[in-house]
This record gives sequence, C-alpha cells and structure tokens, in this order.
Amino acid sequence: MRIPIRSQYRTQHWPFSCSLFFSKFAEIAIVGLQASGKTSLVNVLGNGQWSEDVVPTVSYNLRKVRKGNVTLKIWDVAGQPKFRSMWERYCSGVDAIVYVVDPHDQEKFDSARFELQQLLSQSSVSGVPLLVLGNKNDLEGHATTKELIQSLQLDKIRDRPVSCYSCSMKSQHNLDIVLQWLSGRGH
Ligand SMILES: Nc1nc2c(ncn2[C@@H]2O[C@H](COP(=O)(O)OP(=O)(O)OP(=O)(O)O)[C@@H](O)[C@H]2O)c(=O)[nH]1
Ligand SMILES: [Mg+2]
Repeated sequence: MRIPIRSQYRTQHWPFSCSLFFSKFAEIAIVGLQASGKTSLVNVLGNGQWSEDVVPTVSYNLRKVRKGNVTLKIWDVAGQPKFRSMWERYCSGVDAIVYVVDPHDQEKFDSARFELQQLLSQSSVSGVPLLVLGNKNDLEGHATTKELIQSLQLDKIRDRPVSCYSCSMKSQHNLDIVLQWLSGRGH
C-alpha cells in the first residue's frame, strides 16, 4: 500500500520542484538621458502597454518582471541631469546595464556619449555587461545601429561585453531580441 502513495506524492510535486530548479534571476539597471524611453521599456516588458503619456521618473522605479523561468529585477533610474549622479549607485553589482538612447534626437548624442563614458569609467561598474538600445526606431530619420555605435564610440569599449540593438517600444519592434538578451543574463 505504501509504494503507490509515495509514487503519487512524487508525481504531484515534480512540476513544482522542476520549476524551482530551473528558475533564474537577473538584476538589471536601466539608465540613459531623459525621455529616451526607459520607463516605456519597463512598462512594455511588464504589461505590454505603451503610452504617449508617461510621467518623467523622479529618482527611480523598481519593478519585478517575470518572463518564462526568469525573474528580472529592474531598476528604472531617472534620466534628468539632476539624477544622473545616482546612476552609478544603481548600476554597481547588477547583472547588466541597459543604456537607452533616442536615436531620433541626434543633437543629444554627444551628451549621451559623455554620460555613458562617465558611468563606465567608474570602477564599481567595471565588467558589467552593457546593452545599448536605440529606442523609438518607429520615428523617421532615426540613427541606425551602426551610426549609434559610431556616435557613442561603443567599439572602443573593451572591458565588458557590449550589444546594441535598434528597437521601438511603440511598435514593439525587436522587443523579442531585447527580452532574449535580458533573459540571457539570468543565473
Ligand atoms: N515614438 C515613440 N515614442 C516613444 C517610444 N518609447 C517611448 N516613447 C515616448 O517617449 C516619451 C518619454 O518616455 P519615458 O519612458 O517616460 O522616458 P524615460 O527615459 O523614462 O524618461 P525619464 O524618466 O525622464 O528619464 C513618452 O512620451 C513616451 O511615450 C517609442 O518607441 N516610440
Ligand atoms: Mg522614466
């Protein structure tokens, strides 16, 4: 009699222990100049909702997003000048930094490059993988990925893995590869 009971117990609990065994976690910090679309990225990842009206972030937002077997703990940090000195604090010790750029706003590329280089020069974020997103590629006249790499001098970064994608939170173009990259940071 005892054997069937034990085998039933194992059968019922196998899927639960299986999902625990395979679940992964990644901590991500999202930074970039104001209005580049950081909060929009988190909203679209979290609930698939894009909106034209997003309140500029004050300080930071913390969101947890579960995708498949990966839980992403995401620090969405404000991009206005007065908040940029906080970026380093949120980026140190994370599994990846996502740097969001508006590729349509080419006048801000110098500023975007400067702020990125400032951040990456901090020893506390040394070696942390970097994903640069040229968001808003639905807008006409946006810079290509190649132009973004040149403008931000991403090819000169040697001390960490760097990826760069063009995407749009509005149209959700390339959202799948962004999500794949983020999930790949899970451990
Ligand atoms: N056309 C277009 N607009 C976008 C896209 N993503 C975001 N936006 C718009 O850009 C504006 C700023 O977006 P936010 O997500 O608030 O930008 P942010 O980087 O979080 O800004 P801060 O919190 O101030 O640092 C909003 O009006 C969004 O609707 C996109 O892919 N395409
Ligand atoms: Mg924001």
